[in-house]
Amino acid sequence: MLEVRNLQYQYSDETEFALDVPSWSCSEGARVAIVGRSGSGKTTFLKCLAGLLQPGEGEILWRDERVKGAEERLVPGNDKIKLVRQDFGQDPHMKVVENLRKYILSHDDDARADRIKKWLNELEISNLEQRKAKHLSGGQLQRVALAQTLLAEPEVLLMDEPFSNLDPVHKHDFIPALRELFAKEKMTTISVMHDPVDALRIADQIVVFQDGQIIESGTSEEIFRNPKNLETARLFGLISVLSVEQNNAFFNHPLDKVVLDKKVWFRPNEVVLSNVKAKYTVQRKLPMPGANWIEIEIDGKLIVVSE
Ligand SMILES: Nc1ncnc2c1ncn2[C@@H]1O[C@H](COP(=O)(O)OP(=O)(O)OP(=O)(O)O)[C@@H](O)[C@H]1O
Repeated sequence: MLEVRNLQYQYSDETEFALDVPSWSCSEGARVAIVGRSGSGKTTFLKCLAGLLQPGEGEILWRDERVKGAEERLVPGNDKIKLVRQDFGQDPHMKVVENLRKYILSHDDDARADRIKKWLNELEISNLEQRKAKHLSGGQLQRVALAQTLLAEPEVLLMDEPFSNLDPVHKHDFIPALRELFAKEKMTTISVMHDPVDALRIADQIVVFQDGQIIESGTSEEIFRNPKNLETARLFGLISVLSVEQNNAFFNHPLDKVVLDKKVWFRPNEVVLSNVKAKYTVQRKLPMPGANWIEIEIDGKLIVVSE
């Protein structure tokens, strides 16, 4: 189990932000996605987990062993919990295979070659083996950086926006392939995701950050269908938010399914235009796959429903 107890971190030159996680854990082999607005503390949390920052308070335990902070080791970091490098860490003038070789110096040549082949193959980038890093695209570099981290065979893999440089077509196939790979390797993975659909596809468990704190965590199903607060609902796509009075005044059949923060909220596919009884004006039609969404204004309030 990966466990966080009373974790607090503050950057010395940033007084507005503080990471504060009283308690959080995930089981071994879990696939976790961390979501939250920009600046909510997702990356800071990952860096604490990886031992790359020194928490001001609290502790992180992996398999009951305390993860040392950055100031407690000669080289910051942890052998068992690894964060994929955001800068990719590749020497641009070296070939991919040469770059990767640097990270497993302790093994003999054959074993090194085998392991590099295995991970290039698993990540479907064997074709890049002899290419120089400077000739790779952002998406290719991102996968090489992932291969580099996996070569170290971490028990917990941390990824910060692992698909940010991949185009939607590659992402479509790559996410399920990765999920399968992590399951096969029985690896615990924690990924920061901006795209909610990516988060739902890769993870079984979702953690939501706001202002340095975890405001909600649960299974993907729970978080998507029954979020406890509006911040979470907003992160998972377009929603409309109404007061109880507006809900009663706008619709023939007022919504009774979810009331959060004393508000009624819904996704466009959950309300059809024929349910609107109040006088409205159409602002914009939004053709979406499988449905036509329509943005309407009622009494100065913009909402999006299905046509
Ligand atoms: N090295 C740093 N020094 C000072 N402040 C920092 C540093 N890194 C991040 N911060 C600040 O800490 C807060 C949290 O940043 P963090 O990168 O953890 O957020 P995030 O949720 O990962 O954001 P994003 O989604 O934009 O990557 C922000 O206000 C950010 O400006």
